[in-house]
Amino acid sequence: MSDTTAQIELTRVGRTYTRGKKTVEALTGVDLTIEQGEFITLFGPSGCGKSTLLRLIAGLDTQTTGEISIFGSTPKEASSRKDIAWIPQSSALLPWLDIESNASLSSVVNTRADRSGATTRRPEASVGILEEVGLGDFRASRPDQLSGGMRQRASIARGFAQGAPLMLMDEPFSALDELTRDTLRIRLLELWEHHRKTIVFVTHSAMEAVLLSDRVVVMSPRPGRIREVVDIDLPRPRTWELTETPEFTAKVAQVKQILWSAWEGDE
Ligand SMILES: Nc1ncnc2c1ncn2[C@@H]1O[C@H](COP(=O)(O)OP(=O)(O)OP(=O)(O)O)[C@@H](O)[C@H]1O
Repeated sequence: MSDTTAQIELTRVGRTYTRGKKTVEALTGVDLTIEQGEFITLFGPSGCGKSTLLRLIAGLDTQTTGEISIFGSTPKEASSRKDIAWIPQSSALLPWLDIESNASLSSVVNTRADRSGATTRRPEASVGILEEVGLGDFRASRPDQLSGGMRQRASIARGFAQGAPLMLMDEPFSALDELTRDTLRIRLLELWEHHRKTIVFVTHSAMEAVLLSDRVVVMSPRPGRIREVVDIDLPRPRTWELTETPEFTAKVAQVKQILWSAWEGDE
């Protein structure tokens, strides 16, 4: 039965890739509902279908079986309405534009879409969001004048500035050093607390999944599927101090344990 309060609803979703005579069942039987304003993480080992699932939700690929509803529409319709912001692994900023122009790019794109008659989202003030991510003094800098962490902060600011209610993040911190990663995790939490977007986030890190999420979707490979969805009932707002508590350590251990038991079951 359909959940009328859910923003995103996946029902028996599967994706099989075929190349010549070879088929890969990248995902099978995925049932998942995601509520408005939720922070949900897809966690699992390489090849379990995390990116495939995120691309299906984004409308960048199409499932071979099952249904996906995003605000009552197909992912492609939601995407063309600018309801979805995509934050990639590397910052993907335009090198010839300064940081402020990069962050406000979506308003330019949305204005063009308006002229073609499409209904679009109202972008948020990019200057304020750049301040929030600590880049207020670097608005006039070009991407090559910033560090990797600063570029990724600008990329996240651009995602929030789009005004899309759903943000999809595919391992956005994986190319950064550990110290920068830790700082950005907390920055992202602060932004999310303030703007309350629905976020679907992909990670290989159990610690990152537990720190950020309301729920962690633990996945396993061959074929890619959901093993278990774990509620992270730790208090918010979350700060770095939380990671030093026994409750946090226990949640990380619980999430890892589900992953290991899934692997043992596969062998
Ligand atoms: N375009 C494609 N053609 C064929 N097979 C694919 C394609 N994309 C993904 N796959 C296969 O589907 C499975 C799931 O891949 P996917 O990239 O979704 O996993 P992942 O969990 O995101 O992995 P990683 O953490 O390494 O990024 C893998 O076996 C992969 O080889």
